[in-house]
Amino acid sequence: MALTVPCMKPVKTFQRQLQGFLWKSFFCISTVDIVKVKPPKKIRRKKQNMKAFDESMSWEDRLADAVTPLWRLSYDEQLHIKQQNQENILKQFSSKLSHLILAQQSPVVNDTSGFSVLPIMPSPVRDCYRNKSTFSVNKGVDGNPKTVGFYVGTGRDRNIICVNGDHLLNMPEKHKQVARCYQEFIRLSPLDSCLLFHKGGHWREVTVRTNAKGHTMAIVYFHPQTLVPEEIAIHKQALVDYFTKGPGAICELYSLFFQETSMTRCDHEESPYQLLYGQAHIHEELLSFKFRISPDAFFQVNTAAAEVLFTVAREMCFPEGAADRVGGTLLDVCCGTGAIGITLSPAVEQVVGVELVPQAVEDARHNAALNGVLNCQFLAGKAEVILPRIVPQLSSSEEGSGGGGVAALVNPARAGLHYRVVRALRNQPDVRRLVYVSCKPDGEAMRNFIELCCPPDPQKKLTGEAFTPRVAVPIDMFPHTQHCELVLLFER
Ligand SMILES: C[S@@+](CC[C@H](N)C(=O)[O-])C[C@H]1O[C@@H](n2cnc3c(N)ncnc32)[C@H](O)[C@@H]1O
Repeated sequence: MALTVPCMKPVKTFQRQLQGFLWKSFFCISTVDIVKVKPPKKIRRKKQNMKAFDESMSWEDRLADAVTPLWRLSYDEQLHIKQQNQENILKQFSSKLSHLILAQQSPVVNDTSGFSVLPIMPSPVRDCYRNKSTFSVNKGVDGNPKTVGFYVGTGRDRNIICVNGDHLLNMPEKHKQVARCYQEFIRLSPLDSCLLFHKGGHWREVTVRTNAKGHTMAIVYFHPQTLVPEEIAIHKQALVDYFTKGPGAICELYSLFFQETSMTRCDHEESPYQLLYGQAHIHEELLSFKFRISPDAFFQVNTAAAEVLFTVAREMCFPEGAADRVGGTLLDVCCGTGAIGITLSPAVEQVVGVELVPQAVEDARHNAALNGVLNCQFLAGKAEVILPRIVPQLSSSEEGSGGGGVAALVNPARAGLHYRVVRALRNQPDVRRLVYVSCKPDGEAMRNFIELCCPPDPQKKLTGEAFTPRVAVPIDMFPHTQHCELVLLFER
């Protein structure tokens, strides 16, 4: 199969293209071996020239190499590298699985010899695509401990330098502007920045979220140390004044949140996101659906590429014809604000979403109502607790399922799915199709792929029929970085 990189196409054209690909791969070339492609000489040379840490380089270039390591390459070259990386990862998966099947001398013959890896889908937007950025606070190149930016070096090597990200290609100007203003504000503040929690200081990271309309949400993280609420209130007011009446007013913030926390990261329940100014949410539009986003909720970081991702996911969940209603149940595992489940809801009888972060679940429920979608329910909690309880009760014949079977779409964080989630899905015979969306398929997700496809193992209570990988589509969600999303279809 030719692995040419397609050029950027509008979503509709892409849909037709993908449908063609998927039909071909299901019915004509479903056992094509993964093709190993050698990058052109030019790319190999450039890769060798990219040094990890070079004293002669400017701090800006060092940061760009750390955060956006492919920035020196053309976009076609970037796509080529990512395609190759994904193919190598899938080759490892294929080979691990084949070894396991051979080692266990499994009588079950599972066709894992190869499956189609389709050409990577480019991001419709290449630069300034991030809708969310988190800027750290630490010592800058000049030693100023109130520098807002991104890290060069590591804590382990004790050589962290914070460099501002004004030149980074993936960052929109609005994010950079808020970071610059926040730096000015903390430099004016009598409070210290917090570099190491146990050494004191208060001002920590700032997260900036924007939507297509240009609405901007800033979330400032603050270590309270030993300050009492009345003291903290003075600094919160100074922050509001700076961003509403002071020099920071140029950012035109739509909302300003503040979280007091002595933990690296904590959710709204552990320490509330305090709305200091403006609106409590921003809204984003995706495939003609509207989504409310809370400060604590996950949303795909590149909205235009998320449309591509969700379109591919839809085609994979319902290859019979995504435009038609196919009935049945769609499980949206790790659903965030419900974005995938809601966009796919017209095709099914019901969507059941499961999500850990309570604010995201509230958003998901609100978003279903906002879009007049009545067939989605969203459950709050750990998927590993909820799914073993609900999945055995779902079946094609269940009342309300519409007889269309059960499809699962899983999109976990980097930690992958808990073993109990995989076991619940695998041991429910009515789950015939599973679409796995991963931003790190070479990590924990690989363990999940193996657990889904290995021969039945009564010791591990994996008794259900094994899944077979059918087709994989890489989608470039993060231009200029090494990362991309991988959508993998498993069937049985
Ligand atoms: C990569 S995001 C995907 C979100 C969503 N599918 C989307 O496209 O917007 C992963 C989500 O998994 C959630 N999550 C992490 N661990 C979880 C767990 N144990 N159970 C359920 N959800 C979890 C995170 O809060 C996050 O919202």
